[in-house]
Amino acid sequence: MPGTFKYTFDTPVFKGEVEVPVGLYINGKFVDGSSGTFIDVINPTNGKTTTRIAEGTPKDVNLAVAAAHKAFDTTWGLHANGVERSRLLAKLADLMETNIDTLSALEALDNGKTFYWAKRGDVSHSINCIRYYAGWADKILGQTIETTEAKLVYTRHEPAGVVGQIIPWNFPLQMMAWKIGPALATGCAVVLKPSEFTPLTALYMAKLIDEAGFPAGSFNLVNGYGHTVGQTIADHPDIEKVAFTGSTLVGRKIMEAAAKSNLKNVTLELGGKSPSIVFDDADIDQAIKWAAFGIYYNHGQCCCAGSRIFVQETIYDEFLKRFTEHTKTLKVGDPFSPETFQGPQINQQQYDRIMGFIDSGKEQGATVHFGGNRVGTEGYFISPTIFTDTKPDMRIVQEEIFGPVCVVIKFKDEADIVKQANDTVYGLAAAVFSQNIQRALGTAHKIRAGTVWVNAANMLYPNVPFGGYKQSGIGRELGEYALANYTSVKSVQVNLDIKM
Ligand SMILES: NC(=O)c1ccc[n+]([C@@H]2O[C@H](COP(=O)([O-])OP(=O)(O)OC[C@H]3O[C@@H](n4cnc5c(N)ncnc54)[C@H](O)[C@@H]3O)[C@@H](O)[C@H]2O)c1
Repeated sequence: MPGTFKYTFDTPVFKGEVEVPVGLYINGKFVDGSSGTFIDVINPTNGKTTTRIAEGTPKDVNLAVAAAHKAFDTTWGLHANGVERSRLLAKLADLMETNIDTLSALEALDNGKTFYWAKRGDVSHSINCIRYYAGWADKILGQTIETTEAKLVYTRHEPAGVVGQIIPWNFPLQMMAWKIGPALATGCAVVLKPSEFTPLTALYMAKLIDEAGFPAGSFNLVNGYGHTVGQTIADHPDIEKVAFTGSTLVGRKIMEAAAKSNLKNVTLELGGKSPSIVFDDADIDQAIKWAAFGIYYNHGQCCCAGSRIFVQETIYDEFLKRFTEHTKTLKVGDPFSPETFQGPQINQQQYDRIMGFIDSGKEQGATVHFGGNRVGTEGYFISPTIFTDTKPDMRIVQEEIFGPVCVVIKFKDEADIVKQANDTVYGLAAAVFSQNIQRALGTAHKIRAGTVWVNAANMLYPNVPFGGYKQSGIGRELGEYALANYTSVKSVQVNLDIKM
């Protein structure tokens, strides 16, 4: 029997003991990994090992896929009706709500995000997401279609089958909820791989899924590294669909593996380089706060981070001055301190990557207007950072940094900003700030991105679709749109009186 990880939180915002299983969850049981090897889970505030979890291998993926198929063919899939799936998901949402502080504390410990935002953002949103898809489970409807001949034709939206789901470390619980919510609502059986950097909330969720009473094999979790467990999922001949959130680089590998194996269906949620656009008629106080939230929320580790801030030239100097003053007030530090806005970056690799981008900005001639330095002496803390004097082809303007680093750039008018904003291979999100509705919406419609916020940033809702244009991804998650990722449409044609 695999062990558990026990941790006592004694923080200003949460006190209590938490116990998390550290094995794999296959066929309704927590089990050891077949290799007997482990992965260290590192605390990003100090670089020390928090605990270690069982490392899954391709063999464990095969076991999980077999268990998922068995469930799909006997107790889940077409064998569990929508009312039952809805009841189980609603129960899971209730269990998550009962454990909201525990999940928030684990998320903060594992990822370094603040307890405050973990609870208000990640965990609350995840509960709402699971509850939202509980509502859909008994409303998966087909159509009846009239034809030219006397037939009864109808469609059935059947569960896609066994699905593989691979998720990143920046929003560990939310990404899990976005994936398993629609998959379990439609009756798919799941094999999920959390990020090797942040497995703790997914493991705790496996415990809650077990407690909710989902049939054995309907949900399976295999911890592990991307190039082993992740790649085996993408390559697997018996997985019907793979849903991936992560970097564009790995997204390409997933698609290639899907094409080379069994042509499995693919959904990709990838990177971004989203613009925040501030027109001269914006409510400037609000635009400053939202644009800062757009880039610095979750330490800049958001796929939709507003990392390119474009300001109309007539208000550029005033905006920059006040945006910088606001940036200085954002406290970087302990995720469990109530005053903290920004915790550490996830790991040494990301820390080095971000500092590398800051160096490249300097080398290519941009000005570090604020920040650009490490905060403290241990862990992976980086100051919120503002670059000015950039050129369109600089790496810090074109590439996803995935840290608290923005570029503030001037624009002239509507035509200029549409051109500059769309000058990117990505197209995940954008924010437009203006009090002139024609100007705001006119611009919003011309931006090539899956989400455009008007006078806001980084707001997501379970019933609103999310996903990318261009190299930011394929398909949509959340909302009714996500159901299409997990259903196969079958048309049934009944001959009423056509004679051969
Ligand atoms: N569009 C979105 O909705 C969204 C949301 C969150 C994060 N992201 C993106 O995710 C990235 C950051 O996350 P990350 O560093 O964890 O990304 P990553 O691509 O390195 O890893 C994501 C997941 O894929 C796995 N993986 C790695 N190599 C693999 C392979 N060869 N085959 C299969 N799986 C593999 C990892 O283990 C992890 O679980 C950023 O680029 C960010 O923009 C996108």
